[in-house]
Amino acid sequence: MFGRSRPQGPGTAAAGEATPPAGGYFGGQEPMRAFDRPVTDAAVLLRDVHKKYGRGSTATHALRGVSIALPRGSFTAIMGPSGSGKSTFLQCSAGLDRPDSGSVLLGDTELTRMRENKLSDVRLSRMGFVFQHFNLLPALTVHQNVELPLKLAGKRIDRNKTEEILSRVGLPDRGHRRPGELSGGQQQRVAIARALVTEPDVIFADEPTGALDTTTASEVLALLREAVDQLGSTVVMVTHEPNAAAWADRVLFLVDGEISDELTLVDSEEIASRMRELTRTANRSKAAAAPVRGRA
Ligand SMILES: Nc1ncnc2c1ncn2[C@@H]1O[C@H](COP(=O)(O)OP(=O)(O)OP(=O)(O)O)[C@@H](O)[C@H]1O
Repeated sequence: MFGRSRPQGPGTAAAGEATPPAGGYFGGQEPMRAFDRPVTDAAVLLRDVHKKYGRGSTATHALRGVSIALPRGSFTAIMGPSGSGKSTFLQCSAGLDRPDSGSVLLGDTELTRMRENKLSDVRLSRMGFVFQHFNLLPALTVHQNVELPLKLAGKRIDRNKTEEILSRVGLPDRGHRRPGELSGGQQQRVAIARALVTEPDVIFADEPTGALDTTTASEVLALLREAVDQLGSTVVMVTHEPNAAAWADRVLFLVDGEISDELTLVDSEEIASRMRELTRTANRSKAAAAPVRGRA
């Protein structure tokens, strides 16, 4: 781990649940909170981003004019009902998909009009990725998986540094193993080590705990939290789970391609309750908009 274990405190969740204490992290010694920082300090900035799939009457508006600044050194969770645009938000933010209009900046770097090969370099050297199903290469050792982004970016590989990162994520002496010899939680730790190895500007995590049990999920979320608090990383995480979102500084709620709400430093019960409200409202709007069948 990063030298400190997950802070204990008067959290509202049951023991073992992936929820931080209500009183804040590390005994209230955290640095200036992400949402207090000026917008100019954004690690990721989206300006009026629109993304549509398909054409004409069958087109789906996945993002409808999203504008948001994600500050450096912050942990943001993206939530919303199924189909609300969460994955599209993550993909456009990470330059994996291109918006139809609007702009996406990584720090001062405009991604929207960048050529694909340059974009690929930026992703390799300045972004880290953590996925639900780990996405490790089974034929490579843990060392090789962690070092892969450096190798692909043509950067120098320092085995001592790889070992140091593996120790930080709680996996010392596992570097010679293959992913198939590790548990799901251990594989996700390797994926986090791989995401950290380039010291990226932003780590994008897509349902990083979706395939893990509650306790293991909690350990993985603690690692992401510690990366933010102790290494100054910026984490953007899509999740369906209020317990996971409660580890973030800020939770953004997407509904029908728009950011409809946000909460800061809240517990999982408040997040779950806001999600229920938003889902009810979204379902009512859909029902009202649907054509009435079977009536003359
Ligand atoms: N490649 C695509 N082609 C057509 N429609 C798409 C494509 N990708 C996403 N969509 C549509 O865009 C909308 C937003 O999708 P997106 O996957 O971003 O939502 P989501 O909130 O991540 O959903 P979920 O929680 O179910 O994963 C959905 O209506 C989806 O069907």
